[in-house]
Amino acid sequence: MTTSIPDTVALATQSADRRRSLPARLARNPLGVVSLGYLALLLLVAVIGPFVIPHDPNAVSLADVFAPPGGLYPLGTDSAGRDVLSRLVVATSVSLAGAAVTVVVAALIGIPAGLLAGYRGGWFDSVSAWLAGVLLALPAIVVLLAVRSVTGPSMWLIMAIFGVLISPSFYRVVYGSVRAVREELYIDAAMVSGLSDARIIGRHVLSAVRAPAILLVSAIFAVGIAIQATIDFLGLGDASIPTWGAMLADGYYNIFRAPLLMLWPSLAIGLTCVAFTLLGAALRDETQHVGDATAQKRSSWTPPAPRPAAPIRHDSDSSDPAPLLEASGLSVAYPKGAGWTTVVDDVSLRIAPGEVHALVGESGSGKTQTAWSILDLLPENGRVMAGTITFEGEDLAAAAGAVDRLRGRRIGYVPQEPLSNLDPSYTIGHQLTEPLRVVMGMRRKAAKARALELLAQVGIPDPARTYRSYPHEISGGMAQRVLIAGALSCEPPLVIADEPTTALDVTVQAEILRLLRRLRDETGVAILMVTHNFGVVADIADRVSVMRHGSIVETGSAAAIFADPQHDYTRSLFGALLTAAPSRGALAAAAAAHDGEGRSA
Ligand SMILES: Nc1ncnc2c1ncn2[C@@H]1O[C@H](COP(=O)(O)OP(=O)(O)OP(=O)(O)O)[C@@H](O)[C@H]1O
Repeated sequence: MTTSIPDTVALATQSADRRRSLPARLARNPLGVVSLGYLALLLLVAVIGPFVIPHDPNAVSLADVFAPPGGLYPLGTDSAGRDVLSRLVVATSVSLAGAAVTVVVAALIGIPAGLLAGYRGGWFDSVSAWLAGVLLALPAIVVLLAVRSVTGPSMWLIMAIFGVLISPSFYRVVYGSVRAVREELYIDAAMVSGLSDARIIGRHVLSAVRAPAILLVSAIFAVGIAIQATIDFLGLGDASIPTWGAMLADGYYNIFRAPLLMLWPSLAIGLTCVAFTLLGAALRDETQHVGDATAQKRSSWTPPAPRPAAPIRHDSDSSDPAPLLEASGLSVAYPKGAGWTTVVDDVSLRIAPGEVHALVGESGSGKTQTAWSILDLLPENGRVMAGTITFEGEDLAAAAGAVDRLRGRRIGYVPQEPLSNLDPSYTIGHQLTEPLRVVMGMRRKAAKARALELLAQVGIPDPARTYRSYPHEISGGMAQRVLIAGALSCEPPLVIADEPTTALDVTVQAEILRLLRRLRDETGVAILMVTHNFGVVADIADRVSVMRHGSIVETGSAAAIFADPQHDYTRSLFGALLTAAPSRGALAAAAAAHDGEGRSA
């Protein structure tokens, strides 16, 4: 369902923006103009300067020691009578070239390694991640001092080794970008279509890596200049080459006799580092600019046309007592091109206290998006475009942060994949007690007692042992029980369970459904159950809403919908249930058999 309003003016402006090259966009950015202007001037000085300088930068003249600025020496002379201007110009070339060596070495190592590790994974990923960690852990300046003592004062070698030490920065940035883009379906599609790895990397992956890599180049240039200046300032550089760091040291030692000697190299180092940093900021702004412009120029959302027919209702719920949760006319959309794709369209739901309401539909019908919009957990680019959500009479849209306040306190959430929703580094006990202590303000001992009580309540046979266990030590079914315990820990009136049995085998599914039913009966919690399985609906739901293509097509009590499904789609889901899914009887039988085994074990 795509909502896309042609707005030729907006689209024309947007594509013009996109067509403009990065340098052209930088030329329109004030930070970009200032920093690029300065750096262009510096480059000019570095390239042409050494050929037009008035003096030999290393020519010592004892007669002219500490000569003031003016005459033959526009910026004066240093402690050995050498011309400061000539040295400053040559030092500019040396400093830029030294930093360039660092950037090139770091990029040559870090970018291919990040590309390969991110794209292929496997042993290369493990080894390179380990190496990157080791390099980052080494204190760069100490290593460089050690290298200097072994190899002598070779500025180029030291800057190259610094490039190796800083290459993990490129590696990590590129690796992260590649991993993100590697998950995209279009990469899978390119692979399936038979494109070679080199072609996929060249065509799809490099474009994602370009912007962060360019940003890093300017940052590493600045760091390279600072490191080089530090080494020369400490007197560890090559004394035969004029550098900003060596000039700074000379000025520092003679600060009382000729204070101006410090000024020129300080200005050069400071301004150059600032210019590279500002250029990085401008590049960041401009590489994001296209996205921002797209967002600004995107046409406003309008409901998709034609809108689906109103859902078939089996009973009127307007006469029900005050609902616990009421969503009305909810629509969710994602940006797509210049418009929006609507994934939830005009959905209305009412959930009474203590009711199990199943939201059922095939994959991609919008169930999870509906649940996430209620929980305010939509991904960053997803937006609730229309509708209201009221919980316990409070309009959640009206009060900023209302859902944040309710989530985990008044609304519990049971996610789809139990094991991947538990942190492998912490025990189950820690993960259960932390929210009790932080959110509910319980003391450590009380939180532990409550966690053990919850584990017993969700049917875990040895709560104390599970409490001490790490997630890898428990089964998927146990993990799901733990997550249900977590969702119930604050005694919420509503739990939203997103396919809580999908990742589990049939026997465990039946146990979890029985557990949810029992908990509902014992605690009176209402459950919004997101599922694609009508077997689950038959097993647990009081009311059902059938979703298709983002809309609810049929809604009513489970009994009425099972007795008399009206919509063709509902009937087809029943058909699938009868041919594919295990029946409630089968689930119950499997559970009973499992219980029997458990008892006899
Ligand atoms: N981040 C996103 N950007 C754009 N579209 C999205 C995004 N996330 C989900 N969608 C789209 O929203 C639609 C509904 O997805 P949703 O996850 O709600 O389906 P579902 O009914 O819960 O199915 P499943 O059980 O497979 O998760 C799908 O067409 C999906 O492609």
